[in-house]
Amino acid sequence: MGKIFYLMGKSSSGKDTIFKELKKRMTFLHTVTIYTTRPMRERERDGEEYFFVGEETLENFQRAGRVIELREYDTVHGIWKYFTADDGRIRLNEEDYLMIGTLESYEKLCGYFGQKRIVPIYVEVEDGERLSRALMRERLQEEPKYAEMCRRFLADTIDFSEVNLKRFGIDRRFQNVVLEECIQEIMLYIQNYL
Ligand SMILES: Nc1ncnc2c1ncn2[C@@H]1O[C@H](COP(=O)(O)OP(=O)(O)OP(=O)(O)O)[C@@H](O)[C@H]1O
Repeated sequence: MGKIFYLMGKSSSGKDTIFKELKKRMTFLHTVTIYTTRPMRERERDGEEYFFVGEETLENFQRAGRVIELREYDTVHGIWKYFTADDGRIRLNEEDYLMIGTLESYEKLCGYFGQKRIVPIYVEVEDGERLSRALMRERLQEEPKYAEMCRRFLADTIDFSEVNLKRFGIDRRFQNVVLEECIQEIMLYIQNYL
């Protein structure tokens, strides 16, 4: 029976960096491409970043009860939806997966596949250090969005509150102080499951 190793953490905790490294190093872990109804951008390729679909595809998945989790964003271009679908590509009986997401989507996955199949990997960084990494990252952007950075920092405090972490049974934490050490620790943890 396969597992889904589900990476989570507050903004700038290093999830994305760790996800990319784990993908490179643990090539037996499969990933899941999620769907979006937003239009494809230049240089994007269908099935790479996302599967780009229309509302009717989403509705078909919904009718079949195959939408695992769905988020909607009210943008200046209209409502864009992002969702994970049980489209036949997730073969948990045969394979193990690595995914990245929010606490909310983790809960949805547990509801759909059963909690035993989903292994949370919660990455943590001391708040001051995390804010400093966020600021450094933002400064490198062509158009830094500091207000949005602050909004996310504050929103995460609520989303990943101790109460919520406890509610979802997340007790194991991986401190991302020295990146390589953190990656090694997570790899060992995953290997022990397999
Ligand atoms: N151990 C580390 N030490 C120093 N910098 C780090 C470390 N881990 C990651 N970083 C840097 O911190 C920044 C945030 O990392 P990353 O983008 O992976 O975080 P994230 O959790 O995916 O953030 P978000 O959810 O906001 O996209 C990046 O600039 C990354 O290079």
